[in-house]
Amino acid sequence: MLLSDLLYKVPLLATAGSMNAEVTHLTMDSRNVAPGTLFVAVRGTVVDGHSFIPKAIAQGATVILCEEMPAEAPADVTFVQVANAPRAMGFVAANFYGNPSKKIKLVGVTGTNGKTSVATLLFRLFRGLGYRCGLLSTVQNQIDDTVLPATHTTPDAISANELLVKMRQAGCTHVFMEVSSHAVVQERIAGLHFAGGIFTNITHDHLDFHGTFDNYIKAKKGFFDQLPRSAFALTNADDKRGAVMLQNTLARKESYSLQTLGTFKGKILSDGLFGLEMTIDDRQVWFKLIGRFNAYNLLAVYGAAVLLGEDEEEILTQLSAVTPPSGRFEQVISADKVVGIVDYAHTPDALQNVLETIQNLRQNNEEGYFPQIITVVGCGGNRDAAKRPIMAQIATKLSDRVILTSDNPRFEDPMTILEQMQAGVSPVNARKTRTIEERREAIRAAVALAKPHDIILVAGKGHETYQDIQGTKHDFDDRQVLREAFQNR
Ligand SMILES: CC(=O)N[C@H]1[C@@H](OP(=O)(O)OP(=O)(O)OC[C@H]2O[C@@H](n3ccc(=O)[nH]c3=O)[C@H](O)[C@@H]2O)O[C@H](CO)[C@@H](O)[C@@H]1O[C@H](C)C(=O)N[C@@H](C)C(=O)N[C@H](CCC(=O)O)C(=O)O
Ligand SMILES: Nc1ncnc2c1ncn2[C@@H]1O[C@H](COP(=O)(O)OP(=O)(O)OP(=O)(O)O)[C@@H](O)[C@H]1O
Ligand SMILES: N[C@H](CCC[C@H](N)C(=O)O)C(=O)O
Ligand SMILES: [Mg+2]
Repeated sequence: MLLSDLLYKVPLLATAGSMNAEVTHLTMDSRNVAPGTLFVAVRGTVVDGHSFIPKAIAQGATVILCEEMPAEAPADVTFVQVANAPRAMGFVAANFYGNPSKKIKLVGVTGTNGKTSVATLLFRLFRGLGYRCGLLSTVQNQIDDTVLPATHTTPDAISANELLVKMRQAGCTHVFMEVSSHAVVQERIAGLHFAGGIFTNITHDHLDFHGTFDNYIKAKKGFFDQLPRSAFALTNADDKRGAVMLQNTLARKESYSLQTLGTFKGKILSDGLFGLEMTIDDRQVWFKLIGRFNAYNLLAVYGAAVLLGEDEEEILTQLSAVTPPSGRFEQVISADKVVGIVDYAHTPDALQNVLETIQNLRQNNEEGYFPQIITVVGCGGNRDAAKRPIMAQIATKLSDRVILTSDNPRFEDPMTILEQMQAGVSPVNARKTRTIEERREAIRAAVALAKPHDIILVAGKGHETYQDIQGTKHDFDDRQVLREAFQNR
């Protein structure tokens, strides 16, 4: 494709070299440069992509998109200077791939918790309604029936456009994607045309990356600020920041709620281990999902489907059959009826919600035994350290026994993370708390502590099938470890 066509709608600061250069490939990683490549120099959190420009040229890059022109530039390479290289890359990628997002209905979901849940429920609902669909999520990417691994919650702009083209080719009419706050700040969604945006909620997370809670809010809001007039912006009216998200959007403002007034209003009638009974728009429906937080997710999904033009009754009929994504309140039950729950709660709010849901669900069983809650939880390394003591405090406050353990220590010392968690445990709660660094041993210890009907919550990893230690991903699946521990009981 001609460089001049790729730069359509991209504000330029300066150029050097031919605008007729032919580009056959795009990348922001010098390690993937081949002859004919346009290399984008991105200033990262670890290194500055500008330092790889000579390497990219040596490997045959024909165009360099950068924020800073080099002192010396070879004549046969074109340099394009822009103010924001990742943002420009979003538009270049969209042009390169023929703007696939304009040819499908693309709906983005943002918020601290519930993105995967809402995007996956929408994907499953719309397939139930008879459409071919695409999904871009933390757990996996999916092109109708074809499952592809996901490395990020939100892919970079090049990968996203590439996937959208494949989705179009497979006949997909709707695509549901998670929009993480990292993706907004790093401009991974620049150049994408959204038909709608959904906000779930915002609570404490990722302060390591955003610095302050205000910056984190601004990042999420940035998604709605970018929505076109033709899109809908659907927010959670019960969230303190729900209205703020839509303050400056051009999109049509809509909301959902359980407590306050919203366009789409729901009410929980009952909430048990087998699901939720709710009224939505005065229709009474059973859903297979558990917990009050999922009532919000279901309302968001219902509202979005209505805004996409689907029939209310049809939506609810299909939605009542939809199952939650992998690793979200997933139950593994032992032969002697210990209830294991594997859940991806990795933020204070999610952990609190899941534990409160479990507290509400437990009741005296037939023998009059009141089940105990045993929680196994850890916090990820090289991620927000401020949430560590808070999560330990929540776990110990809302459980009868707690085992603190590792969850993807990455490049940090696991015991340092655990000490930071322990700092949140009060002296009274310390008596019911143990620390077992090795996650497999921690789960086994929880199983050994449990009596029939007790509930073991294994939180933080959900669908993940690895433990990331020093950059190596070791096989590890909470569900499998729990199942094995139950078998050896
Ligand atoms: C903190 C963060 O978001 N990092 C992302 C970022 O990496 P970075 O800023 O560290 O990049 P860098 O290593 O400094 O490199 C800068 C540039 O030089 C390039 N480079 C680097 C080396 C080289 O030899 N040649 C070269 O060209 C890199 O390709 C890059 O373009 O840009 C990379 C390329 O797109 C991402 O893969 C990487 O995600 C890392 C792996 C990551 O863990 N990200 C997490 C935090 C993340 O994004 N999570 C959110 C979900 C969060 C949530 O809501 O829960 C997500 O959307 O997945
Ligand atoms: N609407 C919600 N409000 C609060 N907590 C929720 C909600 N939905 C899900 N959760 C909790 O958060 C956990 C993560 O849910 P989910 O994977 O849907 O969130 P996410 O936003 O995609 O997370 P990530 O940022 O890692 O991509 C769930 O396992 C559950 O414990
Ligand atoms: N999207 C989140 C996932 C956290 C999952 C948890 N298991 C961890 O590794 O901290 C993140 O990248 O921060
Ligand atoms: Mg997710």
